[in-house]
Order: sequence, then C-alpha cells, then structure tokens
Amino acid sequence: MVVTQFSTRRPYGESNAPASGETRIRIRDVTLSYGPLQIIGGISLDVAAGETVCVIGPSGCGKTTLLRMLAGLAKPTSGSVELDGAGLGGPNRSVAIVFQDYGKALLPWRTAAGNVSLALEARGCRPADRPGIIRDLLEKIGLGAHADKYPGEMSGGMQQRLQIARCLAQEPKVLLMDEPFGALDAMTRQALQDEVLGLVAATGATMVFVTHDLEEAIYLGDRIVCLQPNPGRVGRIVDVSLSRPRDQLLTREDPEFLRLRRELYDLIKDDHQ
Ligand SMILES: Nc1ncnc2c1ncn2[C@@H]1O[C@H](COP(=O)(O)OP(=O)(O)OP(=O)(O)O)[C@@H](O)[C@H]1O
Repeated sequence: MVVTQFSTRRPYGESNAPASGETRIRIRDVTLSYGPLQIIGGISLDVAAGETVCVIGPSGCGKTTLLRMLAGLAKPTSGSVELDGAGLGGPNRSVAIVFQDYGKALLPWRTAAGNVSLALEARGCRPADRPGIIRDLLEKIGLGAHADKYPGEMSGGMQQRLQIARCLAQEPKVLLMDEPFGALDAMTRQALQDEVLGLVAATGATMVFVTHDLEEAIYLGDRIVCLQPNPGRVGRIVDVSLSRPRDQLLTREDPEFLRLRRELYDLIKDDHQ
C-alpha cells in the first residue's frame, strides 16, 4: 500500500461527504449558541448509512453538544439536522444515545431485564414478545446470566453493557456514543469496543462515537472528524482505511494504524497551540 503522509486529510471547506453509501445523517451549517456564547460555529457533515464516524477534539469544543443535537436533545440555533432526509425536530426512536455516565442513565430500581424492557415498552413492543427479546439482547452483550441483577449489583463494565443493550432494544438506525468507555479499565474497554463493532456490523447501524482517545477513534472509525474549538467546527476529516473486522492486536500493530495515530496526534497538538 502506498502511504502518502497527508493523503487522508481533508481541509475545512472541502466536501464532508462520506466516500460512498446513502446518507443517513445530514448536518447543514449548524450553529448553536447559549445566550451570547456561540458553542457550535457552522458544522456541515454527512454520515452514510452503516458508517462509523468518530469525533475527537479538545475538551469543551462541542463534541457532546453536537451529539445532543443529533439525538434531538438540543436544538440548533440555525442550520438543520436531517435523518434519512427528514428534519429532526426532537428525540426520535431511530436514534439511540449511550452516555458515559451509566450510573445516571440506568434505573436503579429496575433489574437488568427491567431496564431493557423500558425501551421495549417505549416502542410499543407486545408484552408477550418482550421476555424473548430481552433474553436475546442480554445474551448478545454478555449479560445473559445477570438478567435479575440490579445496576447497583453490577460492575461499571456490566452497567455500560446494560445501557448498550437498552439502546439496542430501540432497534435504532443510529447509535450515538458519548465517551461510553471513558470510565472503564483498559481490558473492559477493549472488550466492549469489539462487542460494539460486532453489534454495529450485525445490525447495520450507523454510529457516531465521541472519544478523547485517539487510538479508540482509529480502532472503531471509518472516518474521524476532528473538531476545533471556540466555536466548535470541523477542522479535519481523516479517513481510516484499516480492514475489518478489526483485531485488538493485529489492527493496533498495523503500520497504517501507527501512521494515523501520529497524524491525529499532530493535528490535536496543533489545535492546542
Ligand atoms: N446548557 C449549556 N449552557 C451553557 N453552556 C453550555 C451548555 N452545555 C454546554 N455548554 C458549554 O458548551 C461548551 C461545549 O461543551 P461540550 O460538553 O459540548 O464540549 P465537549 O467537547 O464534549 O467537552 P468534553 O470533551 O470536556 O466533554 C463548553 O464550553 C460548555 O461549558
């Protein structure tokens, strides 16, 4: 493979469209201000169906705010967010969001099964169908033996798995992840990265994944969007051409992985100067 050092960089202003595939999320000239303070300063980005886009950038640059707009939880001051060509006016069942703080996201008085059931109830799933779906989802995410446990009886990794299972119960087209593994130890984090990649591949979901961890962004992403701060805007978009399925050892040892890590490190360092 011929590697040109800056071949994957796309300067701001060039097309932010994915290389191929039907557009699932279309963000056009989006700004967001709180009072006089502009947080997001004109972001345009297309995300293709089935694509995984990772978002990185310095603390406070607006990553969570961008994700909240994609979830319909924050309204842009100007510009538009479309899902499959229709404007996103508020929360949408096709879009699920996983937060870093699983402790707040889960209902402590419901068991694991009860927490997953919540999403099924919300989407109007027939009561008779729920137990089977819950069992399948908990199996898939490695919690098959823990259906009757309460969140307080589970480790951080298990609680985060549960939050992911609950989101998947929504059968979302789009999975938004806000630093979901930031609070977990390295081994749990890598296991969950692989589980999420497997689930995304199996369901064909589109994923937008916010992380501070450059290696996590490369490991998971098809593209990496680097946000710049004050106000938040797209600086660079880096394509990740690493083959799938990814492998925690082989992928991270791939010379292309190491080259991307260096490229992103230089980009982030520039943004901090
Ligand atoms: N509801 C709000 N009202 C006022 N300012 C807000 C509000 N929500 C976020 N902000 C501000 O917007 C900016 C961007 O916040 P955001 O959480 O999106 O950044 P981030 O890139 O996700 O940060 P981090 O990496 O530290 O999580 C910050 O300066 C934050 O203080």
